[in-house]
Amino acid sequence: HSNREMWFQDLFPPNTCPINAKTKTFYGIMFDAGSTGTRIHIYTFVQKSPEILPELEGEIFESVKPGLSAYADQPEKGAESVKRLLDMAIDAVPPHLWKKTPVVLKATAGLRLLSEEKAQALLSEVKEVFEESPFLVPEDSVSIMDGSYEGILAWITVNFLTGQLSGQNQHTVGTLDLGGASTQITFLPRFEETLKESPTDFLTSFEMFNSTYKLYTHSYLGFGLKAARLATLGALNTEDRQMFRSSCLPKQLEAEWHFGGVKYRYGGNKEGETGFKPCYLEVLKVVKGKLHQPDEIRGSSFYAFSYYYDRAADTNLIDYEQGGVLEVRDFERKAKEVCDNMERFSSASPFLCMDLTYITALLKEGFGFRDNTLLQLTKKVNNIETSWTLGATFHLLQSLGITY
Ligand SMILES: O=c1ccn([C@@H]2O[C@H](COP(=O)(O)OP(=O)(O)O)[C@@H](O)[C@H]2O)c(=O)[nH]1
Ligand SMILES: [Ca+2]
Repeated sequence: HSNREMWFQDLFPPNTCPINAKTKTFYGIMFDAGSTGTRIHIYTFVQKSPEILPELEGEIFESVKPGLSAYADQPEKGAESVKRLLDMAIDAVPPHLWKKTPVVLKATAGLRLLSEEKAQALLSEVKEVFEESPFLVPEDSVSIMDGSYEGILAWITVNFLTGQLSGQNQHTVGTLDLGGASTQITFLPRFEETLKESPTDFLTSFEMFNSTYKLYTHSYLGFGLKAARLATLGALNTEDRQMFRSSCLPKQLEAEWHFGGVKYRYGGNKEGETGFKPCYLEVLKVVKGKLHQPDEIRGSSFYAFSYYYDRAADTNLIDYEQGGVLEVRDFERKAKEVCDNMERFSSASPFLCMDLTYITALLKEGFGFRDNTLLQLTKKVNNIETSWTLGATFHLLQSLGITY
């Protein structure tokens, strides 16, 4: 429907268009360069009159794998993957609006983990692709995003989409994002204690829609699901390229895995133990005592997405399309079921047991959630992806003076 207004404009001269003569449509393009994939979000906004805030009308979303960091040694190829996605925007945005439509790419943990030099090479190749496009390229349009923004912007997205940032009764919800290489937790503290007891760099003030929010947020680099696999295997931060074995993997398994441009060999405990118990002990070493545990979250409910959603959907804990509400203990129950019956789940990913066990340990021992803490698993609200990219687009439009 991006062409709807155009269609009228062709039939009627600008000021005589019968429906919403002053309706203005505009676009914002935000790239999410994640550790496991690159995604484009093309947002459409409609301003019905100059006095009121524009409305978010829709989103076009597409993604490619692998992520930019997999092209650490071939930055031009990485930029090509971005270009293919950007070509979609050429089709989606009407030509007369190209010059007014900003395009921005923000990279997350995958690029944070690369050397400065390799990351910069990728970013500058992408910048070139943007410069060659017909879109508006703001200053600083291609960058690595600060981890605290990643959490804040996702929190803005979820609370905007659920209607918590407008009107009087704002009951904001906390958000949990589990990426490939990092994980974020963000919420609006209600207790003075939380403000007092949190490390200062976990608290950030953020202005949006004429309100200031003082949020608790932190991004744990290396605690994303795939980074946690490597940590569990003992393969993180080592030059060693031996075979890494784990009780969380099927006994007979021996395989290879590429992550962040590095090849790893891994396998099961051929002779030793496998199953939930030994696996949980292995995974515990990765999370125990490594994360800050704010008291006030223990009983409150959170929105959870990304790999929390994917693994819950993979194991039928939730419906893949609808999402659903779970308790923390549901992940533990499913982890036991999968880890103690690995043969039965062998057609799924060999990492399913390890992933579910890690999610369980991260929630319970990492963040300190209770067994009965409620998690609202959500991929989309009103057909818009629950991703930090929408919050980032609001922020972008605000800074460009386009709106908000
Ligand atoms: O628009 C998006 C972007 C990512 N993801 C999920 O995020 C996880 C991957 O994380 P990512 O590659 O972004 O890693 P990060 O850089 O955040 O660590 C996977 O579960 C994806 O399904 C998603 O559901 N929607
Ligand atoms: Ca992400």
